[in-house]
Amino acid sequence: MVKKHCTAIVLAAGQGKRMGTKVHKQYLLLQDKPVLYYSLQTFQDSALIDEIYLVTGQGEEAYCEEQIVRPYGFTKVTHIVEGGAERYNSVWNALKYVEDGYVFIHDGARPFISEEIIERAYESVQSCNACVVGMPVKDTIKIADDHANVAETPDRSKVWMVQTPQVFHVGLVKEAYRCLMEQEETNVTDDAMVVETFTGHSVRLVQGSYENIKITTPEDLEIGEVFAGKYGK
Ligand SMILES: Nc1ccn([C@@H]2O[C@H](COP(=O)(O)OP(=O)(O)OP(=O)(O)O)[C@@H](O)[C@H]2O)c(=O)n1
Ligand SMILES: C[C@](O)(CO)[C@H](O)COP(=O)(O)O
Repeated sequence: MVKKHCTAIVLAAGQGKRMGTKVHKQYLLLQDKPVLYYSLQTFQDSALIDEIYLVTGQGEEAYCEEQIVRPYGFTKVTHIVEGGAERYNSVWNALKYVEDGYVFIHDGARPFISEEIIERAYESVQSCNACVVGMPVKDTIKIADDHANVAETPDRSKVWMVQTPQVFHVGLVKEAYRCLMEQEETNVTDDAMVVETFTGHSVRLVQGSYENIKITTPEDLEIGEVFAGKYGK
């Protein structure tokens, strides 16, 4: 099968409110390298990825170019795009420029993706056009009512924690995002939800890894410091 063009959109325009540090969490250091460095390096090294769109906070484009993209030699970063108020705004600000092939939408706050994850997602998207990386939950899950009483205990074997990259045929995900951008309000929290909601297209789950954590709250930095020794170069 002929290889299709693959674009990675790496999102780094968040405020890191739950982390609460002055420096946005994507620029904090793990083993002396910025959180954002790790996923960019993996996409840079992957033979499947042709180009990278990096989405940064307003006014952070030059910082990213000068402190991250150039010094680490991320030659696949072809566009640095300004993000928006919410994650989905940031996605759209880059996605609208992507023309064809497959797009890997990834949180820059998830440093520990691997080539194997990229390969599994690429393998899957070729047959289903929409897939998300995730892992089965390890804990028992409870659905709560409005008073923090247990309303339901779902069958754990069917519950996954969803990660990124979330990988789509460009035409499909752009159609979904165009519909989303016409809405006045939305509660979407990931790209799969946009595709599910606005196209009805099914989304396949692909095995990620338990190391593919999102750096969200301060204790994640301690875990990240340990994993960082195994990733990056
Ligand atoms: N407007 C936004 C919001 C988030 N993101 C990115 O999307 C990913 C989602 O992770 P999350 O933990 O939600 O990041 P933040 O929005 O920065 O965190 P918080 O919700 O705690 O403020 C991150 O890589 C973040 O930089 C983005 O590009 N643009
Ligand atoms: C896309 C995501 O990382 C999948 O787990 C997650 O939904 C992002 O959500 P957040 O609210 O921005 O943390």
